[in-house]
Amino acid sequence: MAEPERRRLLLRNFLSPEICKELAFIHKSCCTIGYRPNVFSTTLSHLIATNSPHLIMPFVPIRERLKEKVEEYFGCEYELFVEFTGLISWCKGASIGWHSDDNRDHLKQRDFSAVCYLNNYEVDFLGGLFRFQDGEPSTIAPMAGDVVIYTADERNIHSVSEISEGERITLALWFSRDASHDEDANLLKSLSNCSLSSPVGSIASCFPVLASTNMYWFPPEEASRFQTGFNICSARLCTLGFDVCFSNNSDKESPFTTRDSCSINLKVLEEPLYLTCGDALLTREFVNILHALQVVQFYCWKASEFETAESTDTVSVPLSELQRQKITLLRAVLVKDLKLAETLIGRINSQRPLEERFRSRFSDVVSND
Ligand SMILES: O=C(O)CCC(=O)C(=O)O
Ligand SMILES: [Fe+2]
Repeated sequence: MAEPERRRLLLRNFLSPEICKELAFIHKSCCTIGYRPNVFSTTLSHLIATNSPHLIMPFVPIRERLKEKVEEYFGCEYELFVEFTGLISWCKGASIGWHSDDNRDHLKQRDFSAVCYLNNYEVDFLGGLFRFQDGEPSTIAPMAGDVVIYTADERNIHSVSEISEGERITLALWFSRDASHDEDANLLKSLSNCSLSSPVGSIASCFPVLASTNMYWFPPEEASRFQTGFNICSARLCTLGFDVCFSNNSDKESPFTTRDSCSINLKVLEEPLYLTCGDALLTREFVNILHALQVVQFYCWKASEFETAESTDTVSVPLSELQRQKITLLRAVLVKDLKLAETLIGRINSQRPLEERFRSRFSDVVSND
């Protein structure tokens, strides 16, 4: 008897909890506006473009393992190429109706799909169930480490139900048998440009560089006016209990004097800054807001390890009244709607900022690295 046709497979615990957390850290440090409403994304080309190519490393073995698994399970007699790799987070209000992944002319090269779940249904988010229109498994409740692989054609019509709370994070990959759609060729090209643009070994070559301001503004339709919504980097810092304070404007006018100048002056996010936390200014300077966000997110990722480390001298100073005023003004410009930010990217179960102990330990860690 002929074997039943293979069209999909759910792989439980394909990724370790550690790698899931690492990928979630990368996404929360680097993401920009995504391709659908209430979705944020981090592509590999974006990591290169923002001078963070080292963050591609964790993806390399996963892509290889998954490609081999797909080739083996679907009995491919040809080599597959990775067509796209990206971290995607689906926030409150995001969903996708019934579709197949090759359902547009420009997507016909997609032969197989893989969706890796990086956090947990009912713990990190509510809603966001994956469903196949027919056959088994019919419903998948995402759990960190699980991966679903399926053919990208109409044999796998699927949907994702609306996320009602929290941030659902995935790593999505598509595979093609068409070598002209090999993502690696483009990535290598951008990588070689990137390594040529800053002198090897220079300190500047280590720090992230922001993409265009518009890519960090939510909702994207507000990105030309910046009158409602939030800057993603500032909002992520705010929801963790941090504000920003710029280094070089202490004796100048605030960069945000009129509403109309906001779009131009958001360039200030590319300048050196300090983090503030409650009444304290942490004395470690960051080269730009992306650098600050990456360090804070790194700390959140590794917090449990730092918890046991010996505390060192305190490294924060009290805020002056002028700094306090500037921080309030900056927050009003960069995060116009903190409630919206907390709903979309804040933590489910606990909307409170980080605790005092966490904050002071964080300041020890960032000032001694
Ligand atoms: O995140 C998921 O579970 C699936 C996403 C999806 O169907 C897509 O991006 O095409
Ligand atoms: Fe899909």
